[in-house]
Amino acid sequence: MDSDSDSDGSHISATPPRDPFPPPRRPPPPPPKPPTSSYKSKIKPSSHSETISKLKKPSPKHTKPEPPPKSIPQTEPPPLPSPIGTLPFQIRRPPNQPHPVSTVRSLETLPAGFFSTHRASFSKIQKPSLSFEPEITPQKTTERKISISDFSDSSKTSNKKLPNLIRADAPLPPVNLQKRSVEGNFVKLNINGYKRKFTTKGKKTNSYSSKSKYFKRSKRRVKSEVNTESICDEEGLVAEIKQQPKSEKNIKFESIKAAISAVRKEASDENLVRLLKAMYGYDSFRDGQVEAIKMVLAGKSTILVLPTGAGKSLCYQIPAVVLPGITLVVSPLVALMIDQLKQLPPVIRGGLLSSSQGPEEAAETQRLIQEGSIKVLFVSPERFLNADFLSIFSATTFVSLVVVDEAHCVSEWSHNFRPSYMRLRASLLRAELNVECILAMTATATTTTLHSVMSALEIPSTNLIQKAQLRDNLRLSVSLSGNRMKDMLKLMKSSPFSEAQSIIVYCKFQSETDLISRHLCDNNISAKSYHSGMMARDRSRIQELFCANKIRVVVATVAFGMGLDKRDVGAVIHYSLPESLEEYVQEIGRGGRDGRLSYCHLFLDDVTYYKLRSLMHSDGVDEYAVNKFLCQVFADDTNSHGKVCSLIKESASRKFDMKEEVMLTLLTHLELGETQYLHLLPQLNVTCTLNFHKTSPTLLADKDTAVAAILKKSEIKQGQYALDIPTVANSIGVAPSDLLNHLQNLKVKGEITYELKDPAYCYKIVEVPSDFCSLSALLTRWLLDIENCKVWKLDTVYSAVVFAVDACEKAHGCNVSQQTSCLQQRVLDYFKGDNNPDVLDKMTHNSPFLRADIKVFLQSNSHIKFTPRAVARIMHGIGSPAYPSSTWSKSHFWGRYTQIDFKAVMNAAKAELMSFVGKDAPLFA
Ligand SMILES: Nc1ncnc2c1ncn2[C@@H]1O[C@H](COP(=O)(O)OP(=O)(O)OP(=O)(O)O)[C@@H](O)[C@H]1O
Repeated sequence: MDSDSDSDGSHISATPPRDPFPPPRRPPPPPPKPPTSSYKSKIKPSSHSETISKLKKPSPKHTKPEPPPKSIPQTEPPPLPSPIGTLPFQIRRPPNQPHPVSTVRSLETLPAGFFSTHRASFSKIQKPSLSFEPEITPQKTTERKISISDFSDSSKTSNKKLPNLIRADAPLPPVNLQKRSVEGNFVKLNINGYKRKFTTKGKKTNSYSSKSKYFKRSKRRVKSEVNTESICDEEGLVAEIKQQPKSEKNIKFESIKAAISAVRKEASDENLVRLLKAMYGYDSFRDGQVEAIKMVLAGKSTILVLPTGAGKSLCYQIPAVVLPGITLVVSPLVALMIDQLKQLPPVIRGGLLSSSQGPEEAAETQRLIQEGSIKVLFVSPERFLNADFLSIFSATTFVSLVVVDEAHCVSEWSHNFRPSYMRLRASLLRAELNVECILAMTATATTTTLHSVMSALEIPSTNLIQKAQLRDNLRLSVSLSGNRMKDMLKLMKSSPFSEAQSIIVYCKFQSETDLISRHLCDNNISAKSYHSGMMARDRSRIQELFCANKIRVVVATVAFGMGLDKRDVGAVIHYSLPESLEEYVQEIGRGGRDGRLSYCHLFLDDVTYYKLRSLMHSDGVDEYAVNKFLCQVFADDTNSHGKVCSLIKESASRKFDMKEEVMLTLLTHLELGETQYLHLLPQLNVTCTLNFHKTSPTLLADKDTAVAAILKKSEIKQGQYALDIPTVANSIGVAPSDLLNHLQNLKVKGEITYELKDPAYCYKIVEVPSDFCSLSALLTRWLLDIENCKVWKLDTVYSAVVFAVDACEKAHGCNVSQQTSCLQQRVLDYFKGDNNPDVLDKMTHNSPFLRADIKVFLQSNSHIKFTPRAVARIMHGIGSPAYPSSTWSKSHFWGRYTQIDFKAVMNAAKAELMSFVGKDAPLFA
């Protein structure tokens, strides 16, 4: 999985919201409720030997479908989160470092609303528009000159070399040891050398010779990296200490080994500090680290909640060298895995397996695992679908520890839920890997999220190690802005931002990143954009240039930064409002990782809030659609147990008007919920077009069962055989992946050529639901809870920011540079789950024009069928698979009602559709 979760702004309407009425109060937070699902035992796909024999014995099956009844959706808010106590995270001010004081010099002037002491009310910035035409012109705002001297003094201190503020009693380690070798461990060569390394087919690659080849290459590339040698031991540890005499290297390796055996004998504080010093050169542990390491070494599953940059990685790296087996680290993004692999200390050999690798790369890594050369293995959660992967582990190649990095992704109540993370259940990990100890790590989890992660991973509440989720060296500030581009330029040209060595600017939409970076370049600030729409190669190039201080500013979407450990990021600017406080904390957490002050400024504007508010509804589904989806998943068939089926992503997504990610969420729930209805298989391209070359098809079919089945089950289109892989696989009782392997063999023999298309979710049916209606009601309610939770998270971050620009000044007399403590308190309260203040609801719930506009819209599109949700999405300017923005953004009504609550628009649309088509007529396609 190489997915990034930034969104492309192209589908968002430029139409400004209209008709903002004074914001009413909203009922307390939503309500996220912990999931009730539990993981059930799995069916393992057939082994390879079984497959070979099955390919010779066809056993076709055919059954008829039966459509289930339909029902009406119901909604109910999830319950409130319950609090868990947290320990404060101490960041000490170094001696001689002055407190930031408010006035030293006045440098720049800024427009009104920017650090203003007379802040305009939010709604005043946005003029209500009653026009039916989209307004694309930028909003106007009055400019007022004000001083931003508040920041200037502290900036002076920020450029000085300071001790590590994360823990003042832990001084910065010696530079040569602390600076991680980018090319440091063996597996790095897998990343950089994959292509060349695996071209020699069939030749068994020796890890050490590969390594020397790699170093030859890297020597050419990086001149400074000379004299690189390595020492390896029988346990898979490797010492590569660059630019040091051999004797020193031996001494270091020996001292690490001695420290490891001391910890194995007794995991005392003293022995652990000795190992820390030997491996990393650090003198002491930071808050929370030693507790976590001790818990893991004692075999206790643990959840570790430390702020960004607090040093969570070390908490699995040290156990990894002490424990006998492999440490498996599950990460949500390939880019993150690569970064983490690069950051492993030279003594640890790492490896990586992800769905974005080719089969040869994966096979080579698997071989290295089996020969015991890999100590820490990074995997994507999708790996757990792969029977080949699970079969690597045995009595000799065993897993000692599973680390779930970014563990909040396990919970649907987090800001970054990944359906594939649902697979990470303690019961599954135990069943498949025979592993007892799990370490879950996150920097951004609310109490509700923590509860659901702990329940999925079966971590007792006594094993929670939690420190406050914000570092004190981040200076937080926010301002309203009517012209963010102009205000940001002014900000960057004034102290302390003008002095920051490296800056990250976060935007919401890909299109914005290019626009802003160009604007900065035009103004002599070296900047590059970064988003998930770019080629992976370009992205890593930009990250490298940024880390090497060759680019000063990276203008990025959320895709940049997770795991980024550049120590001297002096400022993080939010050009757009983040979607949640978790996202905000994660992004500002890229700043000040060297412990120095880092300045984090957020620009608040109306338009972004409304766009994001609309986007929060882009994953929503209706019960009737879920019902239709279930009918297709179970092939309308009551007698299909054991049948392998597929769902072509693109066509199904359009048919049910559901995003692919939402379909995967539903399928995963059907596998891991209270009843196991299906077993997910790896995703495949399922439509195959095939040509025979050497032997005639009928002659080949006499010898080959698979070919016989292909002839039976395929259609001939333009001289080619067109077939559905799962259909043919079912007819001969093999797994689709085994049939594909067989086709590949025939291709190698020159018998056939074929092409595959249509990426699909594949699954084996375990049990057909007896009551489709109640199951679709349950699933819809669950998805609706998730949708509500997202809306609540956005409203919460919005409320916190509005509080900082407005209320905190009035209540506490804060000026801009003093916003830090107020904002920090809001964030900490949010994570702790207590004192959550009322969340502002800025949305309007009605408009005198809404029904009339919907009526005109329906009349002018009377040839097309709509659902209330589809109409509401168009009125909110959100594209969906069945109503894409490429078509619908041309509509006069696209994004006209972003200020009216989505549900209110849906209700109005429902009422209009009822009167438009008549009560008895069907509303939906
Ligand atoms: N005890 C320590 N003393 C000094 N530096 C440390 C210590 N532990 C970790 N570090 C350093 O802190 C930096 C951040 O560590 P790491 O990347 O593990 O943070 P993290 O908690 O995983 O952050 P994020 O959640 O943002 O990825 C690294 O450069 C690491 O070497």
